[in-house]
Amino acid sequence: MIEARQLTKRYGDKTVVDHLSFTVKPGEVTGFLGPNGAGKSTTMRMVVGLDAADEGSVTVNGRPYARHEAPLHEIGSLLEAKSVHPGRTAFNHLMALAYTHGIARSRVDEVIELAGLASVAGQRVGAFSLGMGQRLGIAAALLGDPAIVMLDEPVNGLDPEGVLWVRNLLRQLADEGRAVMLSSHLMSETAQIADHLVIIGRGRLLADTTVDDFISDAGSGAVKVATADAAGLRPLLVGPDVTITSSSADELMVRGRDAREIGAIAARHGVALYELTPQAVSLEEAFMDLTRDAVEYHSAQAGTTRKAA
Ligand SMILES: Nc1ncnc2c1ncn2[C@@H]1O[C@H](COP(=O)(O)OP(=O)(O)OP(=O)(O)O)[C@@H](O)[C@H]1O
Repeated sequence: MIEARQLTKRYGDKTVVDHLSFTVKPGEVTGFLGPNGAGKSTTMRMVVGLDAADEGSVTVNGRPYARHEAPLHEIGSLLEAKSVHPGRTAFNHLMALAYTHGIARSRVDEVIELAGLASVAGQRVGAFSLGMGQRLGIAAALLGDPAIVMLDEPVNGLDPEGVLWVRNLLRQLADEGRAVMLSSHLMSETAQIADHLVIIGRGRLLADTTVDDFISDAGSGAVKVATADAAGLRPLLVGPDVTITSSSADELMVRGRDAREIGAIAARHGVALYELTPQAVSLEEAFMDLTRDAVEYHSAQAGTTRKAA
């Protein structure tokens, strides 16, 4: 378990992590989301003691990281995939880490196999592609068979097969009862992997929710209805807090009634429906809505890609 309480980091007069509290629980994949510069990497660096907090605290299995005698067995992390000695082979890099914790060579072989690196284990890491570097970083994170796995942008640079591999691996690790935390700035990708979401912007907590709740809240609440008798159906659907718009003679967009209600009303009055479709807002749009005010680095088009709900 990772527990952050009022965690705060300042660089000069800029507060990059601002009284952030969240918990990463065993048996779950927690997606840690935020736009560029939101403070995700800084938070993760504080979890493993690479940056010191200015206020608040973060514990790993109940203690600050530095208080663990064999931290690789508590938490495995992938922070900077390229922070590896380029002259070392993948095997030697993992062996060097293994020596620090008395981990057996057989475990090194195991994680090399698990990460799909067997054919390149003897190659120098300096020649690795970004995707191979990510795989090596994940192998290193798993070396100590830790109860917590924390990965910063693990699918960055991976091909589709690699993305699927990470997705399945993280699911498996969580199903084994481990606490898994991964950061990303891609909502839709994270929603496919995670159970829980911690969303931040400008270092502050914006949402702490389940993926299921985030998805259902992202629904626009409108239902598209296609029928041959739009003019006849329209007055039947009217009610308090119901708004109905129409873009063509046989189509209605209804807000304030769900699809089931609309279907039942139409059936009661013998109106045939061709289509009854709840309208979803894309997850990426819902994420952009949530983080819009907290985005530090706007692109020229930011804010213009949102479809009318
Ligand atoms: N060592 C440092 N000195 C000064 N400012 C820093 C330092 N490290 C990070 N920052 C600033 O802190 C803020 C948060 O950075 P951080 O890398 O944690 O964000 P992030 O959410 O991981 O972003 P990204 O998705 O782009 O990786 C940024 O504004 C960054 O410029």
